[in-house]
Amino acid sequence: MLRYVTTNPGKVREAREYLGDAVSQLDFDYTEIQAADLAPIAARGAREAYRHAEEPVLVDDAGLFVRGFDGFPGPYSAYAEDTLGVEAVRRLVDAELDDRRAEFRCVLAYCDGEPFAATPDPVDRDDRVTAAATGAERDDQETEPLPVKLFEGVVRGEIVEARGDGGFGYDPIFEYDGATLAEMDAAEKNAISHRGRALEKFGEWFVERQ
Ligand SMILES: O=c1[nH]c(=O)c2ncn([C@@H]3O[C@H](COP(=O)(O)OP(=O)(O)OP(=O)(O)O)[C@@H](O)[C@H]3O)c2[nH]1
Repeated sequence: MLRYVTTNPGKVREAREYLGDAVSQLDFDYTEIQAADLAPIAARGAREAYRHAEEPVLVDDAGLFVRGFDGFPGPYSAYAEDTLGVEAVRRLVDAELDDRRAEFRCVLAYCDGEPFAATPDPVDRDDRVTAAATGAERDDQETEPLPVKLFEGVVRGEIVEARGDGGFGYDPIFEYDGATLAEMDAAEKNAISHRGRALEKFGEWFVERQ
């Protein structure tokens, strides 16, 4: 069984839509380090979660990166949602920016305690992610680093007035191709979303690994 590590049921719903019953939620609040990128946060979280669960884990770290704010709230998206709220983030964009472009990013970090093949993975073409995926970056939890494999997905859109009541988080204020993510059902959102794209890469790779 693959454990999808998150406290957010919305993420699990979307993962199960894609991966089916092969995944179940592990409601584990791993330590989120401070970093400008999602990848090191997810990688460290996957190592901590694997040590905790002792079974294969998939950590999902996501964020909304507003172009005109140099990527803010980015890795701090959950904090901004909890403190300011989604509507205040939208008003901030409205008040401060002419450029409403933003992107959602999702990094999935997989760890099962086993090393990965050293050959370049044809599915995972993002150089930065592939470099991090070797597990060569410092593991601050133990002297022997646990290998972690990373998969990234991105969707580019715009911040708009809230519409729709599906999804979760910033979905109502993020528009892609004329519709907000909250106006899409789970399958429609997965087809274009940051999480869906990362899940697709992971799914193709995971089938080969089994
Ligand atoms: O509109 C959205 N559509 C999405 O598809 C989406 N995915 C994540 N988010 C938001 O971005 C932050 C992630 O923070 P995050 O990765 O730390 O997750 P989290 O704190 O919700 O749970 P956990 O997985 O850490 O336990 C939180 O504010 C989430 O609401 C999304 N918002």
